[in-house]
Amino acid sequence: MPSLEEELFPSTPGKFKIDRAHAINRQFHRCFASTSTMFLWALFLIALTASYLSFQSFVDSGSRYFSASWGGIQWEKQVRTSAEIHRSGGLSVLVTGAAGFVGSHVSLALKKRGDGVVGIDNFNNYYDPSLKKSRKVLLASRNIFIVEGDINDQRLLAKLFDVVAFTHVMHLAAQAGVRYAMENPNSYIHSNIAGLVTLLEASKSANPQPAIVWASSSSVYGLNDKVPFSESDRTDQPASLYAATKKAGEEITHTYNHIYGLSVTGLRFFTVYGPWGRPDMAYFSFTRNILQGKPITVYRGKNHVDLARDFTYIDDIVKGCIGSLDTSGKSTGSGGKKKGPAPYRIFNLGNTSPVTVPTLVSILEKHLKVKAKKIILDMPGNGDVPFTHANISSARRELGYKPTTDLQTGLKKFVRWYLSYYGYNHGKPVN
Ligand SMILES: O=C(O)[C@H]1O[C@H](OP(=O)(O)OP(=O)(O)OC[C@H]2O[C@@H](n3ccc(=O)[nH]c3=O)[C@H](O)[C@@H]2O)[C@H](O)[C@@H](O)[C@@H]1O
Repeated sequence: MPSLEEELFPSTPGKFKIDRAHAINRQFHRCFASTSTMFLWALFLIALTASYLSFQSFVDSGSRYFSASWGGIQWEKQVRTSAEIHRSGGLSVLVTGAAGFVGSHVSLALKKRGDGVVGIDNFNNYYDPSLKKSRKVLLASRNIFIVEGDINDQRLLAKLFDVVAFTHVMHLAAQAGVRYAMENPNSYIHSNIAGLVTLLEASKSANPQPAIVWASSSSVYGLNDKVPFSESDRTDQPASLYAATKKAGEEITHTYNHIYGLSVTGLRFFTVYGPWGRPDMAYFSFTRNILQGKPITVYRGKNHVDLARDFTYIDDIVKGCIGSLDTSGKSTGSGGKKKGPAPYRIFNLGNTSPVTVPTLVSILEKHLKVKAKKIILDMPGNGDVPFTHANISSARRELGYKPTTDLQTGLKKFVRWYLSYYGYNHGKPVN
């Protein structure tokens, strides 16, 4: 006697006996003989499909809920441990964009001096997320926990403020890059506007309210031609959507300062570079292309004038960020209500010595010992500005900010890191 399994799945194709098949056929005919029986069957099948589909959607939403990358006792313990302060008078800082370039450096520096640090980062793929993961590993080795999540996630932010009474928020999560704004404008709105507002909402409702230090940009000076750029100069002529969202951020943070008593410090960074930097920036992509023997495009301005930037080394920027946290002053509100005026500050963090892009290239050539294949092009109308130059007297006076690394020295350190991280053949197929 054949087993049930053998009957349903005969081991040899074609073994299914023809007479048995006829018998089954007759049974089916009997079943569907009348139209009413067929109608009932159809109804039954529709009901079955509908209940299957609703069960699937229940399972889907359930699994989305249960597979959220945050929450739970273990997660809360990691957050609390990471936020622990190990020096007297230390800070407890929520660093957004902690797996980013500036965020990872600031987090390490804070942790090193004994402050508590919790990171949050959405690990998006604007540039190679594996670099962000490597930064995360580096931070984890110093006991800094980065929560994987988006600053637009209201519930996550509320939870973080519930678990830790952060004294400060160092807000560095943003959609960066000047020219990419033409390709993906909405990502700038998502991170630099909507994300910022969600973060400020969570901060103003937190009890105690943290002080906010956040990254604006030198790009807010837009098409200004008075140099050096001072904080009191006009900032109403942005040249890119990126710059416009940073300028909007300055206005938005002002309203939260005014209405809710949040202490706010906005930092206008000037083209920050260095080890563990951003692959989308010129110094980084030039290095990659030069090493791979690929051409680089060097833009030049009107009347063939070279473009120039006030390139600022990462360690100097970190000092400016920490100086801002230390001097921020307290937020005055609680439970979403203002109790009195709170500080609202804006500082340039630049190097005060602009360098042209062709000079940047020749410094890289020297450090890499490889000649670049340059393609010189007129600057396209894609959001770029011809030059930047920071006046840093306010930051010097109030934060003790004093940049000490020139471009030669800073790029040498960057190249050393680049070669140790990627090797000489980065991106080149190995034979
Ligand atoms: O500090 C700032 O305000 C801004 O600095 C950089 O923006 P940018 O100065 O444009 O930096 P890069 O993209 O590295 O460009 C530097 C210079 O190289 C030039 N460049 C860039 C790319 C390229 O292929 N060729 C080229 O000549 C640009 O025109 C620019 O003059 C950052 O990307 C922004 O996120 C930041 O806010």
